[in-house]
Amino acid sequence: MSVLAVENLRTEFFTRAGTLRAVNDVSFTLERGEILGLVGESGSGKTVTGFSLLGLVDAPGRITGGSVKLGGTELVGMAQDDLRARRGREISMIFQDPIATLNPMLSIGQQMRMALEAHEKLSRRAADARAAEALGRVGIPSPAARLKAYPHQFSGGMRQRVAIAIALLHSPSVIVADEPTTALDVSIQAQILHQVKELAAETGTAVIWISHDLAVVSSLASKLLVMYAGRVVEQGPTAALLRDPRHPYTRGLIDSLPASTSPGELLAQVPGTTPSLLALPPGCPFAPRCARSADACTTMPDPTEEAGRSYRCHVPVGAQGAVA
Ligand SMILES: Nc1ncnc2c1ncn2[C@@H]1O[C@H](COP(=O)(O)OP(=O)(O)OP(=O)(O)O)[C@@H](O)[C@H]1O
Repeated sequence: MSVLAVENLRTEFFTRAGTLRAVNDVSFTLERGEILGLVGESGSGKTVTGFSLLGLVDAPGRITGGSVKLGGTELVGMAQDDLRARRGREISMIFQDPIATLNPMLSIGQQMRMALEAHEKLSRRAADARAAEALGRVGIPSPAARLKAYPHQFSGGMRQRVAIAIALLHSPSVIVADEPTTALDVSIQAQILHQVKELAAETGTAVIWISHDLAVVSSLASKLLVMYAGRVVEQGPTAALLRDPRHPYTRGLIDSLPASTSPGELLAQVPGTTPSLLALPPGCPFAPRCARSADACTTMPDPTEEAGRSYRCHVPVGAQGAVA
């Protein structure tokens, strides 16, 4: 059984300007220890998808349809108390800015003890041992001594490692990481990615890694989910999507990677901008930016399944039988 099975998930915000469908008919599964990359431009619905999985969407937003099964248990519609009991223990989230989740007034040890005590009864000594072990696992030197330190005494990269250690404390089955390394410099980012990959393999924790940066997620994730305007437009094994994308938007993201560009050449960009989710064109939301757009694109394409991958496009790139 998949650790997480998401089916036709829909999350909407009911704003004064109208109803905004931030997550629209999103379906995917996640296996034990798997790292899934969720990629797409700003505003495509990645963060709201992450929040929806943890039941963290607040008014004026709410989940209006679909299913999120964690280890076979339905989370959509679950009472807040029950959800709270699962958050942190079975599914947890890491944010871009660890300062937002770490309390500046408490030492790291105190915060880790509190996180442990929220779900388990254990002595202070046992809690400290668990906390130090968790810090050690994410590559923090002298972890037992560092328990006494406060968040400001850590560098940005170390703070993010602490946040990852806290998220891993209960060995949850799923961690949702929302751009956790975006603010860090490239070498620190690479170290953290490497460590997360090792931890996922060791502990069996599955990870959903959210990023706007295809280069980052594709170095980490074995499976990719490409989002555009609230929808998953393409998903499948990372290698297959990079080598042979079907959706023109995925193709555009690949073409704008630095590795696809010669030195001195300007980075290509997907032309145009993300549409407002309040005023989506009828049919395929990418059509106004798409060089392959055709008459058929005025209707929303259903997902086409193909050997372990799927995409929503009437005029896919390079698919058998399609216009090349
Ligand atoms: N509290 C809210 N009220 C109204 N609309 C919201 C709210 N939160 C998010 N949205 C809208 O939902 C859509 C998806 O936003 P989301 O943050 O998930 O995008 P994203 O892909 O994560 O982008 P980014 O990389 O910029 O975080 C956006 O149009 C956003 O304006």
